[in-house]
Amino acid sequence: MRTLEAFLKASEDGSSARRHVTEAIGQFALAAIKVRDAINEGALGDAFASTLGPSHEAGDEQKELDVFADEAFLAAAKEAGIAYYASEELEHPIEVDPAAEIAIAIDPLDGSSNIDTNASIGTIFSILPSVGGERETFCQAGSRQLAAGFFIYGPQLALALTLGNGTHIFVYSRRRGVFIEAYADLKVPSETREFAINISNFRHWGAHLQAYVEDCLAGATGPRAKDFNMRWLASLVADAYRILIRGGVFLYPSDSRKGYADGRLRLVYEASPIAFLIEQAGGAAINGEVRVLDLTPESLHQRTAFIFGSAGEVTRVEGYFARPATHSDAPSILAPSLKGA
Ligand SMILES: O=P(O)(O)OC[C@H]1O[C@](O)(COP(=O)(O)O)[C@@H](O)[C@@H]1O
Ligand SMILES: [Mg+2]
Ligand SMILES: [Mg+2]
Repeated sequence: MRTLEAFLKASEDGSSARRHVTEAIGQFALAAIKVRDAINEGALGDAFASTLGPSHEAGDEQKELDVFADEAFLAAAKEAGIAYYASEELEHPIEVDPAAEIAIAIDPLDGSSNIDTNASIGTIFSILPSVGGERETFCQAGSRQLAAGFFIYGPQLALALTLGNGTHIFVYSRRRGVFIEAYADLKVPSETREFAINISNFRHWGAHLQAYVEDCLAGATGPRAKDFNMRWLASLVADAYRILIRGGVFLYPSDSRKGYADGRLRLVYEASPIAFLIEQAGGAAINGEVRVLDLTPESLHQRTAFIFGSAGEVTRVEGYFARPATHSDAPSILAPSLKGA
């Protein structure tokens, strides 16, 4: 079985941009081992789950582990020769070497609300070509990414990776001290009976999404004519990993809560890299109407509604968004008062 190192070596194409990309991924793998070691200490180690306050004006509450992971991946990125480093934890990108060919956008610690619950969390990264200034570089559509991936710190430390030629999963072997390819060119099944959504927000959603979820909940006797299972890990990397392995659909929609007009997830360093991985595995990723990889960001920390997973199911969700806003024909389970509204 191939090691990550052998995989990266085999994917060299003679260009210096690709060499910098593979160098960055190699360095990130070392940083991920450090972050995993810190996570493994849990409550025995430093107070990693303690809250520090918002990271910056556009930022969410920051935990100590967010900062630790950010510092570890910034140091790794600097080793690799990059132009800019943009992070969820920093208001503005850091300029490292503007003459370099690649730039990194990163969510150093995804799923922060799970740190002290001993559930899976991760690091999501996007590698873009540097095309001039910081703004031009990070405001490129996701389809311009050179590579994307995420590490998941779960029962296994694993890396889901694409260089634009399929999606591969590498699992870290403690015994051998290296990442080893566990799934080569994996494919997300196009059909599914599993959806992932934070259903506690049902009352805040638009009618299209309520109709979709109600139809799933109606099961075998409803319009979908099959029973569905539901999962919500509140950790994008963990939900994405499950979907890569066995299919499913993930939905973090826009809703009517204050600050959720464009959903919760960030386009540049959460949705775009996950969309790249999912598409490279034969799945689909949209914001409701448009392919996520076609969205051109207007700012680094911009949010987007995000729906991804099994291609057939994503197309079906898209159909609900495209039709006139009526509620499901199925007997209403969650919002009887909305029936016939
Ligand atoms: O708590 P909610 O609203 O269900 O949101 C969960 C989502 O928020 C996130 O935790 C956001 O990521 P961060 O932890 O990096 O802020 C995702 O991992 C997850 O899918
Ligand atoms: Mg995140
Ligand atoms: Mg984060």
